[in-house]
Amino acid sequence: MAELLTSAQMRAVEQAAIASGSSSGLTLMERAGRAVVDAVFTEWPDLAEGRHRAVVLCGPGNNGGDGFVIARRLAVRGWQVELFLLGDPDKLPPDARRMHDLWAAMGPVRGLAPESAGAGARPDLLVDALFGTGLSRPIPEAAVGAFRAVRERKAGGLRTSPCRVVAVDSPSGLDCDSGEMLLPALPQTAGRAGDVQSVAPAARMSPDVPLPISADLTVTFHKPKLGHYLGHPPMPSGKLAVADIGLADWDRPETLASQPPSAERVRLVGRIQHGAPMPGRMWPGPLLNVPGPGLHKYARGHALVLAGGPGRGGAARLAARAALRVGAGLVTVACPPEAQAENAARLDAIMLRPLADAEALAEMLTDRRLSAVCLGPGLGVGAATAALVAAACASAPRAPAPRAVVLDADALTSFADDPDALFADLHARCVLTPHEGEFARLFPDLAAPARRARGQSKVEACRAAAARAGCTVLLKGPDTVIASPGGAASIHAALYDRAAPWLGTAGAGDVLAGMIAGLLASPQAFASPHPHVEVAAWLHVEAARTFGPGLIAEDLPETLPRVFRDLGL
Ligand SMILES: NC(=O)C1=CN([C@@H]2O[C@H](COP(=O)(O)OP(=O)(O)OC[C@H]3O[C@@H](n4cnc5c(N)ncnc54)[C@H](OP(=O)(O)O)[C@@H]3O)[C@@H](O)[C@H]2O)[C@@H](O)CC1
Ligand SMILES: Nc1ncnc2c1ncn2[C@@H]1O[C@H](COP(=O)(O)OP(=O)(O)O)[C@@H](O)[C@H]1O
Ligand SMILES: [K+]
Repeated sequence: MAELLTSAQMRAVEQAAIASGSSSGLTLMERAGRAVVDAVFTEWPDLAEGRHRAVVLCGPGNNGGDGFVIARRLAVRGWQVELFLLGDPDKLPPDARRMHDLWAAMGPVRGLAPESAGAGARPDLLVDALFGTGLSRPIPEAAVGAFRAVRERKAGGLRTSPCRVVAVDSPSGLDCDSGEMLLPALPQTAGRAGDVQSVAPAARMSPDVPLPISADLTVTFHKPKLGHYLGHPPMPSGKLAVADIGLADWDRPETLASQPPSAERVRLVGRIQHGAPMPGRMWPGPLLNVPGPGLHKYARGHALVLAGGPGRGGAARLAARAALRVGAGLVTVACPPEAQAENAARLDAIMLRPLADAEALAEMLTDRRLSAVCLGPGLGVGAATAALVAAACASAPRAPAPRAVVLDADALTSFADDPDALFADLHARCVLTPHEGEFARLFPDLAAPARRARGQSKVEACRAAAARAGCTVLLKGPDTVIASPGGAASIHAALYDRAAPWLGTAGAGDVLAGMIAGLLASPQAFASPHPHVEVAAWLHVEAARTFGPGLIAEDLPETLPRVFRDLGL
């Protein structure tokens, strides 16, 4: 599984390599610049042939240093290169200063200002080397203005080719830890000139909020950073390429030993395919709930899904169908007696039982074979649901292994007035699956606006929530974050080549809750739900991508068999 790094972790790896004497900062910078040029030619082969025009925007740190390397390497190939520097060359850090001097022997270094950057014919390539992992605050207005001015240049002569934008490490303004764009408020966007605004991922969802800085291609070094995967489309990074600059030997657990525990690495959920496929053994094979030869249905577990009153059972039926399709050997829907006729008419392979109240649930859960419970979808908000949650969680210790409990939707919202009461019920085999709204009801101090104000990322917020709740938390979105007590954290990004916008459809979340319950129902499931929750998030998006446009929630469980076949199972 791939890993994502924070800016501080990346710096620690770089420092370890330099301290070892195996690489100098200058060598790394040269490799970084060369990697960007190579990636540009791979992405746009037409630029690899002939001579073209580039504008390189360099910032005051080492990201700017990479820009000088790129300018030099393009000029050596006969390109016509214009370079603009933000700030004073004498204040550049030593490696960047050295690269500045090498470039200065080949071409001019001009001061960065929108007026000068806007003059001239449209280049074939704009290199954004203004800010990378060292960004610490909203970028200067002049930087945004200059970037825009270059993009708005008119084509010279008969040229009609577009201006492609490559970002070095990150599009400037992107906070590599949180995924937010730290930009000044420009007259076009809002506020008084000089005010700052952070264009947060949620705000970026709106097509009305243009991205003043974005790239067609971003080339990052060694490993992607969290910020590349946190956010909503349109992603400012465009397409993401990761370049090897020879740091792998220095990326060891002890390199990060000096970092705070919260700096534990973040996993990027996804498949890495190499060599001949061994479907049963490769991820996600061992984490699935698949039938073994000669095993009966109980060996795959029995999931119980609680449903709401008459006319409100659809969400639970979706969850139940997903639990069954994902692998639970048996699934039972339990609903209020008055909703039994409705559910009976809609369920076949899924069993049905009446359930009057929390007391009846506690009694039902004395059946130790019920290995997972899913509740919340369509259940209704209020004290009755809160009591069901308490009964579901309290029953866990009596089962042979702690019973998995998946809490979604109304099971979460029922505790909006007293989240601590919920946390008191939870145990380590519980999973909470809130969307941002539900998350805000339980963890107001960690909700999107609060964490943005503090500069805290969705990963940090989800980690803090998991620690407080004492169980695994999956915080939904195109950038789904999963965190567990102890600091384990993962991002499942339905972004870039895994985009699945069709998942934004009613009931998709109910299906996800059911998938998690169906995987955790397996008596072979690990004690920690975390790895199974990762798999559920992946299967959910994989099913959406396999089905494609036109998807509705009902299609997700029905597409799972195809996903499993494609996995080679
Ligand atoms: N790590 C590695 O292994 C490798 C890293 N490499 C490259 O180095 C990059 C990181 O370099 P970096 O640390 O110098 O930071 P960078 O992004 O250039 O910006 C920091 C500079 O900007 C300033 N500054 C910050 N915010 C500001 C603002 N809003 N407005 C104005 N100024 C602001 C800040 O100064 P401050 O005022 O905060 O002291 C500082 O001067 C990385 O992204 C990659 O491209 C590769 O060469 C090789 C391998
Ligand atoms: N644009 C998107 N790209 C990828 N996944 C998305 C997108 N929009 C929503 N999702 C996913 O769809 C699901 C929606 O869940 P939720 O908000 O609970 O909806 P519902 O309550 O209707 O089931 C979540 O898993 C979320 O991550
Ligand atoms: K950059």
